Amino acid sequence: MFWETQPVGQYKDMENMDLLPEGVIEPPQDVSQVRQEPYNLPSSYEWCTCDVNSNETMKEIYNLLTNNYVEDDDNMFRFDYSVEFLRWALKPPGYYSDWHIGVRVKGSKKLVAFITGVPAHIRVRDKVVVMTEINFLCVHKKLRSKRLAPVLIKEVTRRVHLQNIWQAAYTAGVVLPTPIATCQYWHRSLNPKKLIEVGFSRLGARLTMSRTIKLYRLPEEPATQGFRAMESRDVPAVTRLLQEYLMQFAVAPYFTDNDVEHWLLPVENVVDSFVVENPSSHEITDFCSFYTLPSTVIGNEHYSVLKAAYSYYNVATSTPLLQLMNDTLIVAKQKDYDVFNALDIMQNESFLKELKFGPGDGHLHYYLYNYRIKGPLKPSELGLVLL
Ligand SMILES: CCCCCCCCCCCCCC(=O)CSCCNC(=O)CCNC(=O)[C@H](O)C(C)(C)COP(=O)(O)OP(=O)(O)OC[C@H]1O[C@@H](n2cnc3c(N)ncnc32)[C@H](O)[C@@H]1OP(=O)(O)O
Ligand SMILES: CN(C)Cc1n[nH]c2ccc(-c3ccc(F)cc3OCCn3ccnc3)cc12
Repeated sequence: MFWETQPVGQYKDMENMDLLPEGVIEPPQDVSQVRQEPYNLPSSYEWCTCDVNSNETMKEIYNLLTNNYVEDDDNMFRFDYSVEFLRWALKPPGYYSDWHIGVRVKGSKKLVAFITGVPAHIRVRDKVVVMTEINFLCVHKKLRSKRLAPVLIKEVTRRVHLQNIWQAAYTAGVVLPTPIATCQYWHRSLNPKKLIEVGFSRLGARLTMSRTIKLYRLPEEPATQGFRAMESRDVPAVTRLLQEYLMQFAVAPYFTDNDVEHWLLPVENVVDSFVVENPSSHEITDFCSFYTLPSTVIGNEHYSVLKAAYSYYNVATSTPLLQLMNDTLIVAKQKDYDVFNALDIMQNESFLKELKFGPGDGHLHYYLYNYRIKGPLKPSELGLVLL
């Protein structure tokens, strides 16, 4: 079993788990000891480093993912990350282009597999650890179950080690050794008619379509005075607000102004963020944000795409979180999203039911690589959102 060979929490450690200390599992090696040559691929494949600044390469990555990436359990929807979204996700401050790893068929040069890492500062309890966030692991449907994933994982691990980084964070819908937390995702209908048409939702037993539309109707405009889109000038205030807020969670990113500028300034059709500016003091008191991740609707005759917004980071210090999140739903509806998704992490549980979110049909598991924590953590102890 591949994961038994890796420095991650092992099932066999479970009984004396609480005796093992929290922290690094395997001490760092000297970078000069790290394997210099790439891992072996089956003979007809070759490694490539994907240049995310190349439109042609981005189109190849987009096509691989849109046809072969994560589907829901019923294979009705598949994530449809856009090229702009992927560029945003893969080029944060300090990114390494050789952590954008592809596998091509030697002859045709067809891109058939992919895995990425981006650098991040992640605080685990009271320690800030330089990590890589691993994402977009994908093997073409025609090349599944050939043990390509372990090779991709070992290769990205090797390249991360070469930068003297020894820990990672990742999430997955599948259970692997060993989750540090298991979260549930929830959905808030914005366009119930379309959601029922594509089979995402079902008409409630005692509800007609018109009563369902009425149930999810939202006001035309946000209720909060001073609610507006975030701008560059707000970066220092948002960084302070967010850093302070995230301290309450056991695992959370450590965001500098630079990080906030990249991850939270609005990018059209990628990430939207809003602040509440007190009309008299002009103080920034609250913040909310969501990212745009459509899903392909697999095999529906009327619709091909589900437009979904995903709750990102939200901080409420003077507006009630319930009201702030309702304003977020209102803006998402204004921008024609069909559904608004949220995990039960951070303080999200406090608004999910009241704002008419319904539970999703799966879980998202959080993982750390080469770092042990006494756990598992409750979702409300997590302050980290991975794309
Ligand atoms: C210090 C730096 C460290 C950096 C690295 C940190 C670790 C990063 C870890 C990566 C984090 C990614 C995070 C991320 O991207 C977000 S999770 C999304 C993963 N991608 C998808 O689900 C897309 C659709 N599926 C596929 O493309 C394939 O099914 C994949 C590629 C998933 C597996 O390809 P395959 O053709 O179906 O399978 P084989 O090649 O034959 O390999 C089977 C082995 O792969 C293990 N497996 C399966 N799914 C996995 C998953 N999601 N994570 C980790 N491992 C996974 C599984 O346990 C099995 O091992 P075992 O049988 O021995 O148990
Ligand atoms: C996080 N990031 C690593 C992508 C990723 N990988 N695996 C996943 C499994 C679930 C979710 C998820 C996270 C939040 C959410 F509200 C709904 C979700 O999935 C719904 C089911 N689904 C899957 C595809 N289309 C619809 C994301 C992911």
